[in-house]
Amino acid sequence: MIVEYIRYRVPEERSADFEAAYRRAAASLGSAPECVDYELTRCAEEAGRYILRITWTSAEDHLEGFRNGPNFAAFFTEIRPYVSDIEEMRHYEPTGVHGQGASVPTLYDWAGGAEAFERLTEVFYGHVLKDELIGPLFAGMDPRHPTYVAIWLGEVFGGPDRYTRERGGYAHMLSQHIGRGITERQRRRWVNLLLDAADEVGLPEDPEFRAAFLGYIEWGTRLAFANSQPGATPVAKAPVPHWGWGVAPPYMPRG
Ligand code: HEM
Repeated sequence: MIVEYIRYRVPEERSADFEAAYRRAAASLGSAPECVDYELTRCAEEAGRYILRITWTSAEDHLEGFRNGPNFAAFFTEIRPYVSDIEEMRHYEPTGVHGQGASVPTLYDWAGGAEAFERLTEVFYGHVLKDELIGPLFAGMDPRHPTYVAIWLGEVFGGPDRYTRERGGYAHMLSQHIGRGITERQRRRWVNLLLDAADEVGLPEDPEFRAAFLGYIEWGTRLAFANSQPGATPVAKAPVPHWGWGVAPPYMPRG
């Protein structure tokens, strides 16, 4: 992935036309498979300054794929009158320094933090141990297993990285599932009992939280299922995954 920045300085009397042209040109970017995303921003301090950011799948995809492809002609027709207003047009590579601020709460905080996940896994494994289908899989489990899974879930949902620091991270979690031959019925029972426990301990019931929570649980259990099959060759090393709100961010009334 590569990020192209184009800095414009457009005389004030042409800036409304400039923005309108880019609104039309955006359709070509939206149809281009080489384009990941784009945004045109206007300087708040000095009228007429703009920065267009376009993330491309690669510089080559931009320069060869997009420029020689079917979307370029319509794009260029719109923006051609502003080419002479460009001050800088370059590709920038990601440095790895990126992240999010705290304006949106994590799923971990929204759920109620460490205690909420502790309560969840305590009640959940209480049910699991009594279950005829999956209880036997956990008959010999470490008594601290519910706590370990709670700190795993906490880290996944944006809480402290305790599973990584204290329990061996992804590699250890993976090693616990390998070779277990989990069946689809067992996987689904695990999901059902966890959702029952979520209701019982009063995890937030808002649609946004539950959609994100269940999204991870579906993903995670399907991976656990796949990784547990005979002959599976899962990725051996990876960070603990981080799960966010996805397409439905938390509902927060303003005011
Ligand atoms: C999102 C899905 C899942 C998550 C987050 C998860 C999490 C974990 C974690 C963190 C461990 C290691 C605990 C430790 O540090 O010792 C573990 C172990 C284990 N998991 Fe899962 N798991 C998932 C799905 C499943 C499913 C679907 C099954 C089977 C139906 C399963 C069966 C087991 C078993 C049997 C162990 C070993 C327990 C022991 O003997 O201590 N897991 N799981």
